[in-house]
Amino acid sequence: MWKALDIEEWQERRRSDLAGVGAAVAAIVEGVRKDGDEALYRFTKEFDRIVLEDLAVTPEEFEGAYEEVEDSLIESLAEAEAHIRRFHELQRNRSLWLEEVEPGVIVGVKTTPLDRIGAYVPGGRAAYPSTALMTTVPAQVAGVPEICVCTPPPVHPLTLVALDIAGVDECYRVGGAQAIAAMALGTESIDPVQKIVGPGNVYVTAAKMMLREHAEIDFPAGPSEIGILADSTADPAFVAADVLAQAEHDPHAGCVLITTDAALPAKVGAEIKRQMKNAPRRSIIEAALGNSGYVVAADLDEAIAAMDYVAPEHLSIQVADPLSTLNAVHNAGSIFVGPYTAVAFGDYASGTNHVLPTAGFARVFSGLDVHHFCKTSSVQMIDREGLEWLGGVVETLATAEGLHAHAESVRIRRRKKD
Ligand SMILES: NC(=O)c1ccc[n+]([C@@H]2O[C@H](COP(=O)([O-])OP(=O)(O)OC[C@H]3O[C@@H](n4cnc5c(N)ncnc54)[C@H](O)[C@@H]3O)[C@@H](O)[C@H]2O)c1
Ligand SMILES: N[C@H](CO)Cc1c[nH]c[nH+]1
Ligand SMILES: [Zn+2]
Repeated sequence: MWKALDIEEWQERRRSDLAGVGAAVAAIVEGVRKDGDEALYRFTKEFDRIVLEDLAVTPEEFEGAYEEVEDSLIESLAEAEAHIRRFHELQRNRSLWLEEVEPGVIVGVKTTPLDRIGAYVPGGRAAYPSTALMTTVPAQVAGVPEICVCTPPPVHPLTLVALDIAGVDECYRVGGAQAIAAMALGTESIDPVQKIVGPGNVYVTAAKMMLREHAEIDFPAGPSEIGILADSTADPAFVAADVLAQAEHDPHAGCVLITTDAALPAKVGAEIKRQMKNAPRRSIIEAALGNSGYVVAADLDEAIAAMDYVAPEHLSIQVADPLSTLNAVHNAGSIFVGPYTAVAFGDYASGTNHVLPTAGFARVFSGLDVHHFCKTSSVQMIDREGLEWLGGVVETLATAEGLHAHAESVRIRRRKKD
């Protein structure tokens, strides 16, 4: 189960998991395009085995959810929400900045939130109130006025409490590829959104990628992953615990240990065995361990290069000098530095976002943040003085490109007497 890996083969398999569900997802998308709400009821019956009476969660249900949740849970959620909000407020751009770079030439950037976004909150094999916070709080910090949430039924009361704490009240009980299709294409009950964010299983992730021409997406955020860079100073029990934490999400989850210590993998393997004995989600973990294993590298540079190739969703650094290694790595969704920084801190409460690119996409995408919910417009403002300073350059370049009207649009202004 816990075995040496060929890293290239492993990476290839993670991509093909997504491609493997393409045909099934295309059929679901087509169903929603054709039949709207009726298809959402039909697919929910087929895949979630639930006969829905309606799609939208009512205000009474939001209110009633508090009755079903312990006070200590509500307090923990509220604390996590505050930490997530604080971290994301640090990312917020000024809504407008303008700078005079030369006399009469002002340039700047105006940042505008999107009008309506869709947040997918997973809920198949576990409830994810934490993801309700991770997807909606940054959207709110960005200033998005309409936030639409879809999550599979039965919707856990804690998810509703999380949404309520975040200040979101539009929620539909629909999951999987059908939820993504509904938000991208719109149905009788669900208005289409401009952009869909949030993680999910292979069906959800494949649907997001397929529907990009209708709604922009954050990035592929599929089944969870962890990459661990470790040397002989790493505690095998900590490494094993972090592996199991991500493995318990999904049979498609994947965990990779890359180490300079040839003796470490066996110790971690023994710890995994010991710690998973009484794991409540043992069958999911066993399946995920089938997609997991280790690589022994000749030295730390080789280990870091291999991890950069993997570009894991979560990177845990458990080596003697973790800050130097932090400096050296390039590709990871979120980085957990040092032995005490369990990945679970980022999953729930340090405030960083746990919606992160998987399957090697951390090479090109960043994890979810406030900027995903905004667009920017560059701004320039040129007065008479700036016109004289810069006008000649524009006329020269436009003429060289043979674009006479461009040159003339400046010349006409320069000729005008005030
Ligand atoms: N990358 C990230 O940022 C991140 C963050 C949190 C969670 N996750 C991942 O999110 C995922 C959550 O997965 P989940 O399954 O628990 O919930 P989910 O909500 O993603 O998926 C459940 C839905 O899948 C659909 N489905 C199930 N079987 C199907 C089938 N055979 N055909 C078509 N549709 C089917 C159902 O409609 C169901 O509603 C996990 O993989 C977890 O690791 C990733
Ligand atoms: N590890 C997940 C991201 O892959 C996020 C999460 C939510 N709850 C627990 N963990
Ligand atoms: Zn997790």
